[in-house]
Amino acid sequence: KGQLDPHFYDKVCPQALPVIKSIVEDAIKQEARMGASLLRLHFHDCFVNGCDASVLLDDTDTFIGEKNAAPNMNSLRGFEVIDRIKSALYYVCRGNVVSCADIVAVAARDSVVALGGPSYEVHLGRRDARTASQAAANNSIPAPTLDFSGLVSSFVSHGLTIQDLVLLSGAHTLGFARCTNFRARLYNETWTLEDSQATSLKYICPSESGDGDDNLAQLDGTPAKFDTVYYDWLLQRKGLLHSDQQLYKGDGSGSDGLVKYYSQNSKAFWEDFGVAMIRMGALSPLIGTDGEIRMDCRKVN
Ligand code: HEM
Ligand SMILES: [Ca+2]
Repeated sequence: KGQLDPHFYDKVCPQALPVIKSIVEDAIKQEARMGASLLRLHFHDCFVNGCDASVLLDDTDTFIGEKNAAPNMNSLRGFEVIDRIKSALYYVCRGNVVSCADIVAVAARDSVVALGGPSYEVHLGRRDARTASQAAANNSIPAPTLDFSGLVSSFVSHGLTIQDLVLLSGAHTLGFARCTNFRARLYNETWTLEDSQATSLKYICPSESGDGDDNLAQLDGTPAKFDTVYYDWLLQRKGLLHSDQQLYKGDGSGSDGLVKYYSQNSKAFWEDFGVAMIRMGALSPLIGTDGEIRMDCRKVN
């Protein structure tokens, strides 16, 4: 059984990484949020049967894929950017060399860097799944309604730790969430939500279900900048999702200490976030001769 390797494409396609980087930078220049969306795409891939680009597969006659699973439908973004990278690499590498799963992993890292976050070496050599399962996506991606213990169970079931949970949730320093994902927190657990944050969120997200369901709110104060404001917000009880605020309850329990630590120590967050991303990126990858290198990231060969 082989292993992922940061230098996997050094010989077979030395231009692969710079090309991915430049297309990601372009996309983020068009729309900063795309960086957030690409980062999330990698998470939703890795948590469902490992980082195998299963998330990119369209539904077919033989399987229903992940795109319309509850956590993904009307929510996941960035598929066109991945397609653009795939075509560019076919040309640049003179053939079908770079897997869709590796493209997603590198695009996530390049997004973090483009928005001011830390760089880290992406380990490569993942291969692409030949199938996908909507049920697996529904079962494997943690819901924003989970309590601390549910979040921990989800991460532990993937071989990750409480520290990984706190670090990787730090990705919510980027991007947005829809009203439908924070309405219950906003109206039913007001005592855990800071007053001015609650007031402004109520303009964005009406109490009636169906009303403004897709309206967007920022996950932290600086959604286009990778920083520690997400953790600051948790300390101020401004966490947008129920699952966010569960990481800091203010009574010293759970991961309160870690949230405080990273909010005050951006250098540690920078270093540890990269390590956690490499750990998430190594979740049961297909390697060697398993799976395939997909020609079209949306379809099995
Ligand atoms: C800990 C459990 C997690 C839960 C419950 C969770 C849940 C969510 C939800 C509900 C949204 C908003 C989706 C929408 O409203 O359409 C969201 C957005 C986002 N999530 Fe997570 N998430 C978690 C962990 C992560 C991790 C580990 C990452 C990446 C490493 C991540 C990256 C993001 C990003 C960047 C966005 C914003 C996407 C955009 O603006 O397009 N999340 N998350
Ligand atoms: Ca997957």
